[in-house]
Amino acid sequence: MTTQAWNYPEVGGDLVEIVVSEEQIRQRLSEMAARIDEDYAGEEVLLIGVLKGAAMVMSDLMRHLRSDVSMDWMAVSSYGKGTKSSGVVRILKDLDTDLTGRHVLIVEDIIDSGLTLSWLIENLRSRGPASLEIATLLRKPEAAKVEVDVRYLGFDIANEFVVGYGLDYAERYRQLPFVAVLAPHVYGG
Ligand SMILES: O=P(O)(O)OC[C@H]1O[C@H](OP(=O)(O)OP(=O)(O)O)[C@H](O)[C@@H]1O
Ligand code: HPA
Ligand SMILES: [Mg+2]
Repeated sequence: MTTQAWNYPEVGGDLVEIVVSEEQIRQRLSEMAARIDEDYAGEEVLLIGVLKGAAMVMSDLMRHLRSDVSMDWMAVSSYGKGTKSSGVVRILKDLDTDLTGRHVLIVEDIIDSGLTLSWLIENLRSRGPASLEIATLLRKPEAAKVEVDVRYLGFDIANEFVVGYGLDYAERYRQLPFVAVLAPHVYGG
């Protein structure tokens, strides 16, 4: 068995620095949840998580919510094993739920180029929801190739490849409880 070189909290090795801490994430998600509860008061909300990255955001955000929510998942992939979006979004798993007349809130970990979400918004809009909004923990404004209208935003971050709290590089690092910049030597950058 190999030893992991990224033994946190002493960030080093594969990780350059922590950009959003565990405590910052907790605090911000509870603020976002309070706003969601306010905005959807008296309504049923369908949360749609985008696998796999949004798994942690979904589970931590939804346990703060007091609204009447249900949950479904879609798996799409555009990054594969790299650090750049391929620009081609593929559905790997579709929803189990009919969106007609539903109040839908997409839950994402990150908006980077915006290509995944702009594609997803078009796709879901065509299914006839009563409303369609986005909640994302992270956004990289400098990386935007298309503008995406975000209703609930956690943090704007710099244009660096990050991992942790659901975000991966080649499927690794998702379990970190914080978001950190990945050292370029890991991906040959
Ligand atoms: O704004 P964009 O440039 O499109 O990037 C954002 C998307 O990329 C990542 O997913 P990925 O394709 O890596 O799949 P994963 O969630 O399974 O890691 C991330 O979770 C977002 O869904
Ligand atoms: O910075 C990132 N890290 C991991 N996955 C991602 N998908 C889009 N941007 C990123
Ligand atoms: Mg990924």
